[in-house]
Amino acid sequence: MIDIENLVVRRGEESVLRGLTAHVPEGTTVRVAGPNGSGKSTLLHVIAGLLTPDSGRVTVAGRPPADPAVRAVRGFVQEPPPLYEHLTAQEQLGLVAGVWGLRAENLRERAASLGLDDRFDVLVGELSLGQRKKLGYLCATAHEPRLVLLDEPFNGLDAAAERAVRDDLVRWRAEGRTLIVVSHSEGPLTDLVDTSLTLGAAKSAGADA
Ligand SMILES: Nc1ncnc2c1ncn2[C@@H]1O[C@H](COP(=O)(O)OP(=O)(O)OP(=O)(O)O)[C@@H](O)[C@H]1O
Repeated sequence: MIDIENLVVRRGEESVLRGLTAHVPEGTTVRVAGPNGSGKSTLLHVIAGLLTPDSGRVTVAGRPPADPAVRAVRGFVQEPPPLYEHLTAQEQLGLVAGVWGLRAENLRERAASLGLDDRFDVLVGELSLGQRKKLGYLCATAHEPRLVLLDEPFNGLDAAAERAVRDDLVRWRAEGRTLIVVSHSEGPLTDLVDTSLTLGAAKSAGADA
């Protein structure tokens, strides 16, 4: 599903990823770990096609990550979630449903399991951090993609929402979807992870690779 060869990414003065090579077969759940600043989010941004590497080769389902055909098979749960502040939660979900040709009502059940269904008429800009997180998660995964990238999906969630997200991951994994999860904490991922990818600390320019 994902092939990474000699991936190099520099950000500012820092060399963040230095020749990373990895192969993620379809249906695998990978936990990405490593210290703060080691490039976990950077790696997800590259796989999501939002950041162009300095060198190396990355393909998703055999295509470059930014290829429009890859968009439909991939969902990216970002931290912080990109949302329209001036829309209500329902309008934001409606936009996403429109993009993927989904019925917004079908997302209500998942919203309820996250405890978000009573916040539908509230402006995104007036949601709490945890509520925004839930809405961002729903938007990013509404189309139930074959590849789900998740950046710290459990941070800031209450216990019920954490269970709901974990239940999704269990189901998606059983369905053979590929999950790449950045998580400092192993706890919520117990029994879910097939393999771990641990990144090292970033180095300033000029340091050894
Ligand atoms: N937009 C940016 N511009 C410049 N440098 C950046 C940018 N985003 C991240 N970086 C730098 O890249 C390095 C890796 O950041 P990244 O967010 O990928 O790390 P991380 O492993 O996800 O960290 P954390 O565990 O704190 O979330 C950091 O040193 C950071 O300062």
